[in-house]
Amino acid sequence: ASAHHLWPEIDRVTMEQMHYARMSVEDSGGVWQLFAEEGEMKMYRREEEVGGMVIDPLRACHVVKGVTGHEVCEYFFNPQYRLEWEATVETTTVLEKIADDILLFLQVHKRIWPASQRDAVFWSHMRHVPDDKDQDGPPIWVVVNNSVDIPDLPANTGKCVRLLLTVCLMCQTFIDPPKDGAKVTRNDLTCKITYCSVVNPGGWAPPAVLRAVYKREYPKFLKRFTNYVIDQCQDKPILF
Ligand SMILES: CCCCCc1ccc(-c2ccc(S(=O)(=O)CCO)cc2)cc1[C@H]1C[C@H]1c1ccccn1
Repeated sequence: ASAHHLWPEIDRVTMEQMHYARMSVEDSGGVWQLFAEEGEMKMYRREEEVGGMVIDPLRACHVVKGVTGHEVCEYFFNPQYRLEWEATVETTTVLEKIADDILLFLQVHKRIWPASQRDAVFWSHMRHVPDDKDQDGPPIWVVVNNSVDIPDLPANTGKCVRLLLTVCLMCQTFIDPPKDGAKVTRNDLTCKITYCSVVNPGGWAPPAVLRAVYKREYPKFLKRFTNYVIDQCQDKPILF
């Protein structure tokens, strides 16, 4: 992957997003506005506009029992599962396999009335790093999706408005050691998920419409995805 012309950007943005996601876990106060809460899932946003367009950064924290961060990131990254949990995606295409853990996607999203349909071109990178808070514990797994301009697919030529996104799904895994050295089972697993996203909708959309869509779609999206992973993993061996 290091030979690919996008590698320097992919490496830099991935580390930046991981740092941002980890910092945001701490700063639960201040600027973030809690806008949705369902059980263990808490969703925050900041109201920001660029050029009159809503690009509210979003941060979600969720705690899921019975899966590892590796499993959550695998089901998020791997295109073969995408349409099973992504309800707002019409088509997803891998344009290039940059490496085993780096894919270039073209994604066409379902039209959300009254706005025009969106598409997105982004690289997706899955990576794990040691958890510096628990060196000999499970590593932190992360998937970063980041929009990229590719000449072969110029924006806004077809029916879709090209949206820009930067997304980071970061997962920390906690294992409650079972009594007297018994085998670790899924009941001993807890996965702490931090999902950060900034979506620039591309063309103009009424701020009130966008914020209503975000408020409705993001909680649904994260709940559906995490329930899908729990369901897929429950009768499979644990992937640490
Ligand atoms: C007028 C609406 C314009 C923007 C609509 C839109 C498009 C894509 C996305 C989006 C794009 C990527 C990701 S992901 O996490 O990288 C996974 C890969 O699919 C996630 C969400 C978001 C939204 C915003 C609605 C909001 C919304 C939120 C969760 C689901 C659907 N829609």
